[in-house]
Amino acid sequence: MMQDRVNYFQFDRGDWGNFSADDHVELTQDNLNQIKALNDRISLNDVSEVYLPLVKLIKLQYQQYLKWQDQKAAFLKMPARRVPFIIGIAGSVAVGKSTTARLLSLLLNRLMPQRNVELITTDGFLYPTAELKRRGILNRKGFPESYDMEALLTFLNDVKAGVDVVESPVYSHATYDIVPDQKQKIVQPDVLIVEGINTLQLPSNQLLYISDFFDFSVYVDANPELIEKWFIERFELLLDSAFRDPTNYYYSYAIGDRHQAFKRAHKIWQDIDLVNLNRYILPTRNRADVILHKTKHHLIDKIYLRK
Ligand SMILES: Nc1ncnc2c1ncn2[C@@H]1O[C@H](COP(=O)(O)OP(=O)(O)OP(=O)(O)O)[C@@H](O)[C@H]1O
Ligand SMILES: CC(C)(CO)[C@@H](O)C(=O)NCCC(=O)O
Repeated sequence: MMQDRVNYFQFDRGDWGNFSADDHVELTQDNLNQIKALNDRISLNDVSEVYLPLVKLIKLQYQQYLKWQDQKAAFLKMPARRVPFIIGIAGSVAVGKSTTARLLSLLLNRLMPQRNVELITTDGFLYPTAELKRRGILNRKGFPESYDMEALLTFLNDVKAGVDVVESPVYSHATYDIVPDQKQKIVQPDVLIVEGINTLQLPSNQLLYISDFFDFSVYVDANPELIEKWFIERFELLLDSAFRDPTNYYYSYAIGDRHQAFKRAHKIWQDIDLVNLNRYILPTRNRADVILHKTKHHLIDKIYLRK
């Protein structure tokens, strides 16, 4: 069997951090405040030693991509047009994909202020709870069959085709469901970041691979025992914000027996999200261009770059 991560350069964070030393992108206090507002536990060392070199690498690939799009258009004697560059972020439930995605979006905006960087999550393409129930797969939420992959493919295809306004459905962790009648509008992005557990997955019965739409991909990786801890910590945050809101999915947990609530959260992790990780998410790790490996406290200790 082919060894895992055989086709990657591996770097410790110290070595990786050197790659941005030559032309340093300074972050202003304002940028740092924005980053802290995004997630107050984020390590600013990670930002400068891991994420800044990463966004510089992505910028290089993006410039290459723009050149290639122009050359292609010239070759085909077609007018040049904006073809959005799409970045996929994959990894387990609760590993920190959305935090990574928002951080990349913020830093790419900082590095390329004239470019429009947009961000969506594939959570929006989950079937609504009622539909999951109808299909009898409520306990398989997050598994490949729980997403409307055709809608996601159409969405990505429309973005690449340059459709003026493309709409994505919206998912809420608070209601644990798709938000009815709400859409996120994506208007002519230069760069679109798509974050979700299924971004590197193979289709079950479609003709297209969603990963074919990605021009760059990142997998956020960590030991499942750590991810479980982060899952439980996030559960606690969700509980604490649910107290005063009976419409919140976590309300009954929040006002009920706390010990029972945590027992249930552990069970959800073991029976659903961990199974999903092992069966459907982890096998896609080796398709990513970059793997960010995290240790305790979300600190990134190793970076893998596809050769
Ligand atoms: N770099 C980080 N530093 C500190 N805490 C983090 C970091 N990234 C994520 N977290 C915390 O870990 C938990 C999970 O993060 P997040 O919600 O970003 O995960 P996710 O992978 O997007 O999950 P899901 O797929 O379920 O939406 C959250 O409580 C978040 O605050
Ligand atoms: C919405 C997903 C699928 C992915 O973000 C996940 O957070 C989820 O809800 N999983 C189902 C099991 C659970 O409640 O964690």
